[in-house]
Amino acid sequence: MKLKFTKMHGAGNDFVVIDGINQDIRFTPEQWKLLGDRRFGVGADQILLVEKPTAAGCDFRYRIFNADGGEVEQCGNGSRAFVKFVAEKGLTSQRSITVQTKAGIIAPRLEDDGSITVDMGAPVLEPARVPFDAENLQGQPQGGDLLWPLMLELGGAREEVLISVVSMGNPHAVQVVDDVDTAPVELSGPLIERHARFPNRVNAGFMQIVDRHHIRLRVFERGVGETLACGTGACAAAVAGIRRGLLDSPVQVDARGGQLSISWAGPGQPVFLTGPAVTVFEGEIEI
Ligand SMILES: N[C@H](CCC[C@H](N)C(=O)O)C(=O)O
Repeated sequence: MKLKFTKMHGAGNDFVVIDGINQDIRFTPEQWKLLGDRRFGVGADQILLVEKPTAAGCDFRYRIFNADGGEVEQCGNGSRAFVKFVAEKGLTSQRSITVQTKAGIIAPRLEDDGSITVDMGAPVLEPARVPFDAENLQGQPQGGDLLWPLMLELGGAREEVLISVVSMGNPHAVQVVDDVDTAPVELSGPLIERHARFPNRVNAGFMQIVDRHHIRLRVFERGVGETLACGTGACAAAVAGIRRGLLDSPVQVDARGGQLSISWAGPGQPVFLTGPAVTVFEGEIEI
């Protein structure tokens, strides 16, 4: 089929966005992977599919596919691109929409200054629901959070890292580092992503505390690798830092591709993600 798509990004986390309402989209994982391929396809971190909702009370359904072709539960930067896309395509006249995702309902809102704020829902903090297998591990209390020791095999040597585990609908393992520029993201990111204690794999966050309202963050994303920004990763890092008593809401998150802002009033409360969304170009591809 000749597929129409829009290339977008949110703080450098890039997407192929597809109108699945006016196009009949039934792709295999291999086709999703091809769309994300930076040499043989269009190239993106994730592919976002816009559909009619199947849940009552929602305006749209939002499906997310990583560059490896796997469908996932949530994408924070993608939710901002989503609301900009449906507005630009005339699929809605609303500036605030409710969107059905695999992880539940989110509510992105187009602000007057062009930025977008998304109610990402409440974080899930129980390890078993992240999911993280904490069996036979002794969590180390740090403020209101538990830090879990994760053993990594780094080039024959065994190294223990201390992580917080948070789900924003998708799983995150967040650690504090002294300097994100020298953090071993390329080396330990893949080891954490596929660690046996994460049955669904995990996004690995590396957070540098600048001050109580400001962090720098790099994320090795599940199914992609390091991205220039990760919206749910920024949510998870801010939640972990606030729970540990290291941060106070709101938190400015400096990612390599741009700035995000997170606010969270505490357990059981929704996390709000604010940031940019940019339309880069429109395209067509035979797939
Ligand atoms: N790689 C993530 C999905 C995209 C998350 C990220 N791009 C965001 O903005 O939240 C996962 O497998 O859970």
